[in-house]
Amino acid sequence: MQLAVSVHKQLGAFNLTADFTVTGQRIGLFGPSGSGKSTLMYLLAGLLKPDRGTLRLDQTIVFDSTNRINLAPEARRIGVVFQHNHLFPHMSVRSNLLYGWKRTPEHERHIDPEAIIEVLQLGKLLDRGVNLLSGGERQRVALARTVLTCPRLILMDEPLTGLDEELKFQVIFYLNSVFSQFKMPLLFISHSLLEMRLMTEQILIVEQGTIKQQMATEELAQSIWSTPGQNYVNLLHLGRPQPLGDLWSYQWGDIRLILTEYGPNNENIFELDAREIVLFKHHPEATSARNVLPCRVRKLFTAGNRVRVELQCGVNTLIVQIVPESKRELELAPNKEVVAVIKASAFKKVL
Ligand SMILES: Nc1ncnc2c1ncn2[C@@H]1O[C@H](COP(=O)(O)OP(=O)(O)OP(=O)(O)O)[C@@H](O)[C@H]1O
Repeated sequence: MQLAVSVHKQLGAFNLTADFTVTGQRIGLFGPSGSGKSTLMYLLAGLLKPDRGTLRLDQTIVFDSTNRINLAPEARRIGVVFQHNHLFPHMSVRSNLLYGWKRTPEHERHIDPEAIIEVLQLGKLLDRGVNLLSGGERQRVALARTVLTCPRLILMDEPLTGLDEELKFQVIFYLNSVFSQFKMPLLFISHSLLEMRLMTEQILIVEQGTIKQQMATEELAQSIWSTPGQNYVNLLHLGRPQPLGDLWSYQWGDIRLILTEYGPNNENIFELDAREIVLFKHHPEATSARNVLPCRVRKLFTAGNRVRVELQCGVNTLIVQIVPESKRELELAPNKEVVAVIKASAFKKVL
């Protein structure tokens, strides 16, 4: 998907001037409250009209003030999922799902309702009234309803806010299944860096009504580390585990990791706080920690009283955070071999 935006919009004292072109499947809009993220989304969806400029989605010009083009929201084929979705309260889940699908021109209907019902596990809910659904179920229905309109782009404005932590990750799991299975481009707004890392590949940073920067999501996660109070968290994608006594053994690239936690999926995502990894000069003779990984230092960064060490462990990258005294004692430098030691309980399952 390619989105080319060059628009201006004034709302009271607030001015939005967005000028960017982005190409990719999973894009995030990240920025402080009031910076203009939702405004930009409304302009794209056709729910708000720019004062001037152009908006292009792939080959389609959806807005061009000079040439008086302003496609109606339904003609843009851009789906929107909000934080609070307005499902039709008097209709069942099934009728809500099929509402948009029936109104989508037949030649555009490339998604089978049965397939999305299966991916989002909505089968058991189909005959239920939408008022009898939990928050997470409502979000899944709202997402399925939008996906069934077969849009060329889905906009999601903080769709997970208001859900408790467990539900939030459950919905992210479903979202990931939907977006990888149906290959639908996504523009995702959130205040949470973790949500961004789980949902997007690239990020547009919005500040005071302008797009300040465009970067890979992982690059943002790594750069934010130098901000006091922010710590880097490694996200490890691990496959289905094998039992190992009371523990679980996972393949991580060309390395095996031993964890206390079980991940039931074919792909599980675990968090590993960069501060929880201990570095040794040599392989320790004996240790209670279950993971002892030979690694090589790739890069070192110092910020105040913290040192971030980027390690190459087999084919994987691991970020470790230590204090400057440890860096000196270990005589850390690029290319130096080092041993990373991690307890089996240090990994926390996210998805
Ligand atoms: N109709 C309006 N009239 C005047 N000002 C408005 C209007 N709508 C939005 N604004 C202002 O525009 C600015 C940007 O709002 P917007 O909702 O786009 O920000 P946001 O980045 O999405 O914020 P949040 O993360 O809190 O949702 C805010 O200062 C807001 O108060």
